[in-house]
Amino acid sequence: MDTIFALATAQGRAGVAVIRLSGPAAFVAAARMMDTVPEMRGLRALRDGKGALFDEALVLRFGSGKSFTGEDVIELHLHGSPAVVAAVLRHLGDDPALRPAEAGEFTRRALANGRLDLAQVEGLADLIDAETESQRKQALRVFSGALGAIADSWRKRLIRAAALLEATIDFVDEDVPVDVVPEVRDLLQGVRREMAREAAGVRMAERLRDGFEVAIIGAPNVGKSTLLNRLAQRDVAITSEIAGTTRDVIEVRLDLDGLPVTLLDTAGLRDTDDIVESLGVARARARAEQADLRVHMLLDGPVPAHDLAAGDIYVQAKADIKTGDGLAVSGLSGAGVDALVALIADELGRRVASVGLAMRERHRLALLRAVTSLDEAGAGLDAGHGMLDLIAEDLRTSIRAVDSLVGRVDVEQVLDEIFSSFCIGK
Ligand SMILES: Nc1nc2c(c(=O)[nH]1)N(C=O)[C@@H](CNc1ccc(C(=O)N[C@@H](CCC(=O)O)C(=O)O)cc1)CN2
Ligand SMILES: Nc1nc2c(ncn2[C@@H]2O[C@H](COP(=O)(O)OP(=O)(O)OP(=O)(O)O)[C@@H](O)[C@H]2O)c(=O)[nH]1
Ligand SMILES: [Mg+2]
Repeated sequence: MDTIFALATAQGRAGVAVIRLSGPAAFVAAARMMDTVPEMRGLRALRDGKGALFDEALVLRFGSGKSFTGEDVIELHLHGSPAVVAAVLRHLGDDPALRPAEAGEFTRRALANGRLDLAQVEGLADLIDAETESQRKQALRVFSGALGAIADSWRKRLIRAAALLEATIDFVDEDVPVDVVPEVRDLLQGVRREMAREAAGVRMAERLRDGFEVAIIGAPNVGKSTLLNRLAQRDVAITSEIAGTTRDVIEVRLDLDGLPVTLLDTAGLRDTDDIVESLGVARARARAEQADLRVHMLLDGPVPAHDLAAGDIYVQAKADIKTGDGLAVSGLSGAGVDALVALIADELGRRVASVGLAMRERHRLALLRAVTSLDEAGAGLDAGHGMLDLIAEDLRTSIRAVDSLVGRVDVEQVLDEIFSSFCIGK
């Protein structure tokens, strides 16, 4: 096994920077920089082969089986100077016993050594990417092993169902001691219901991970860009009294009450002979249609009731100079903006509530495979043809799909995809 090293903290100037080494040669490689194998924790002078000082570092040693990776690990907590980090990394790179880590390689070793299961690895990736509270909380649930726990429960119940059937098979042509079918049916239905609920939550879980899109749309000049700037609390979009100012879709990422939101400002919707503007209008319509929510800004005329199920919110624009019914908003004065934010956060929060523990398309596909096999097993039970061995085989197929959720089977093929999104040093 190679011994790998990488900067574990972000690039650039910082208070402290951590370089991590993991693998069988970690201790001796560290010892070469400080003359002795380091103790568990100590402040040490790090030197090159000629005795020139790199830095005074806090050095931590973790024995194998007692580290993040499950291997021997050394952490060098350096002064966070780009020059110090570069000098130490160059020195480590010159050590033939070491090589730089690939993206996600530390975590990959943690997985290989059973320190984490596959779902936890995905949760860890989401945790590192989390930018808002809702993302952090959700990622932490998965990282803590909650998906593995529910998969365990499904596996146990399906194994029990299969065992009941197998026991019956052994009694073929004899008196079956009890009719196991009702219990098997109960087990399958319960598991199926939970799996289907998890699978149904994946679409929303992906929105929670990647961010919700909220599009501001309406006629030219109603104040869309002014509202965007107010919500972003900075001057992102050009505003002017000329109708048709915004052409491209302008995106701003926001933390809206802990929810990740990409706000879209769009070209004012109208028929126009201006070719560039009409291209902008087409883009506006297309992006708004795809968005999770649309804030329709209306200047004159009736303001319809919100249709939250369809994702449509309607507001009276320029509420400082215009009156109308419905939610009155002014990007210029700020009136009604808090109420609009609350409405958006409320609706998105309601949607997030449907998110379970399955977070990815990979999970959804595994769950669908598992559910399909359960349905086949259920159909076999309904048919009552007594081909219990076929039904038991369906259950085993379902169990294999459950196992693939946490990486007990089919690991290799998903690993590269998962780890390619990790940063070096994780
Ligand atoms: N400095 C540092 N902080 C970090 C990490 C790290 O690798 N280094 N982590 C990286 O993601 C997270 C913590 N993950 C870790 C998980 C297990 C062990 C570990 O060595 N566990 C031993 C007990 C060690 C002890 O108590 O002294 C064990 O489980 O036996 C260390 C870090 C967050 N903070
Ligand atoms: N009184 C008042 N004026 C506003 C308000 N919002 C925007 N305006 C003014 O209305 C004009 C148009 O504002 P924009 O934000 O550029 O409008 P828009 O909807 O983005 O326009 P297009 O990009 O052309 O579609 C500017 O002169 C703004 O200062 C508002 O709430 N009240
Ligand atoms: Mg605009």
